[in-house]
Formats: sequence, structure tokens, C-alpha cells
Amino acid sequence: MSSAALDITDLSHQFGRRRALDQVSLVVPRGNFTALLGVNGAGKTTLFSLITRLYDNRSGRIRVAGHDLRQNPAQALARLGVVFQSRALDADLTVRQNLSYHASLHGIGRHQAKGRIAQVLDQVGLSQRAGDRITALSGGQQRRAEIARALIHRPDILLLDEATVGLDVKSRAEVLALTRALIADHGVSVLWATHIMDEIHPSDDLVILHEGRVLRQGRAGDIAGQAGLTRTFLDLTGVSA
Ligand SMILES: Nc1ncnc2c1ncn2[C@@H]1O[C@H](COP(=O)(O)OP(=O)(O)OP(=O)(O)O)[C@@H](O)[C@H]1O
Repeated sequence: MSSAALDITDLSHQFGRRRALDQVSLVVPRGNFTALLGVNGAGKTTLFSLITRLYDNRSGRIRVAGHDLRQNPAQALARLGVVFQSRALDADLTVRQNLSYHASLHGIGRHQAKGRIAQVLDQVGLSQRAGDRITALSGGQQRRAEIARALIHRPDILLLDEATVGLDVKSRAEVLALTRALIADHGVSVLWATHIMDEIHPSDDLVILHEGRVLRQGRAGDIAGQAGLTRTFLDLTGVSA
């Protein structure tokens, strides 16, 4: 059994004749922040769609917390929390109503859900806003509510697809900081898809995805080397600054 939070081997995906992912292999170790760095069209969302079974993976293998996604989908998906680019919460419901609904989708009973909701709201710093509608929250608070939703069933690994897009600098920093705190305080593993290089610390694990292929994987500081991450990324991908 794999000890990694997420272990992907030789994963490919085509849209018609367009190859969106080409033999992708990557590992997210337990209790780690792994950044998945790629420009628009690199294949990040396609990868997330395969991991969450929105698309069927016909090639390669995906394991979540040791569970093979094709052989044991229920166990694998139960270990996974996902924050997609698009909103998953109902804007007209309160934060608490949204979380209750998602708790019930995960088969969490009413009594247990109450405690879980209090806990995840505390984790994302929204305890005071439980009774507010989603529409009454700022953009950054809405992202934090989305993260609370993704945590309600206590996943081993959290996938976040461009979680800071559209946020101002302060909210971006808050969302990133709380995500990092989840690792330190609760042992959650994180796969953080982004195109923003200054969100990545030298000590993070880094996967560079470009045109559907993994170009580099390792400690971000080692990949960046003397040249720095931006220069290295531009040289590797051929993308112009
Ligand atoms: N439903 C689809 N049908 C056809 N092609 C698609 C579809 N979804 C994605 N693609 C193509 O697959 C490739 C990877 O797209 P994907 O959305 O996974 O990239 P991304 O890194 O998530 O980019 P972005 O951040 O812009 O969403 C692109 O060439 C894209 O045009």
C-alpha cells in the first residue's frame, strides 16, 4: 500500500485528438504542501477532474491515501477534499446551511455534523459568520467557506484549483496561510494548483506541469536553484515573461 496522500502513475487524457495529459506521474507525500505550477492550459483542471472522477481515467493509476481510485472509488473519494475554481456553495443559503447539506451528502449524521461544522468554521476563521448567507461574505471569506466545505468529511488530502484567483493581495495571503496551517495543525496534505510563483516557498514540494507533461518534480528551492523559480520556469517551458 502506498504511504503517499496521492500517488499518480502514467496518467494520460485526451479530448478528441487533443492530448491534455501525457503520462503524468506525481506524488503528494503525507502532511506536505505540494504546488502544481502551470500556465493556463497546462492540464491542471483536467488532472483534478480525473482525480475526482468527473472524468474516467482509462489509462494510468490514481491512488488516494493508498486506495486505488478505479478499484475502490468510494474509499478513495472519501479521503479527498476538493476546492474547484467554480463555486460549490449555494449563494442564497447561509454558511451553516451549506455545510449541513454537504455533511449529509457525506453521510454524516445531524448530531455529528453540528460538531464538525463548528470545527471546520474554526479552522477557516469563519465561526462568527455561520449564520450569514454566502452572498454576504467577501470573496476571500467565500473561498474560506469553500475550504470549510471541502474539509467537512475530514479528508486526508485537499486539492485546491487556483484557490486565490480573483482575490486581493490580503485575501490571497489569508487563504494561503490558512491552507498551510491545515497541514501544520491538522496533518492534511495539500495539492495546490496555481500559476502564481510567489505562492510557492522554497521548502514546498513542486510539480511543474506544462502542455500536459510533468517537466520537474522535487523541492521547489532545488528546482529554482541559483536562477530563481521564475527564470527556471520560463526556461523550462519556453513561455515568455
Ligand atoms: N472539455 C474540454 N474539451 C476539449 N479540450 C479541453 C477540455 N477541457 C480542457 N481542454 C484542453 O485541455 C488542455 C488542458 O486544459 P486544462 O483546463 O486542464 O488546463 P489548466 O491548466 O487547468 O488551465 P486553466 O487554469 O486555464 O483552467 C487545454 O489544451 C484545453 O484546451
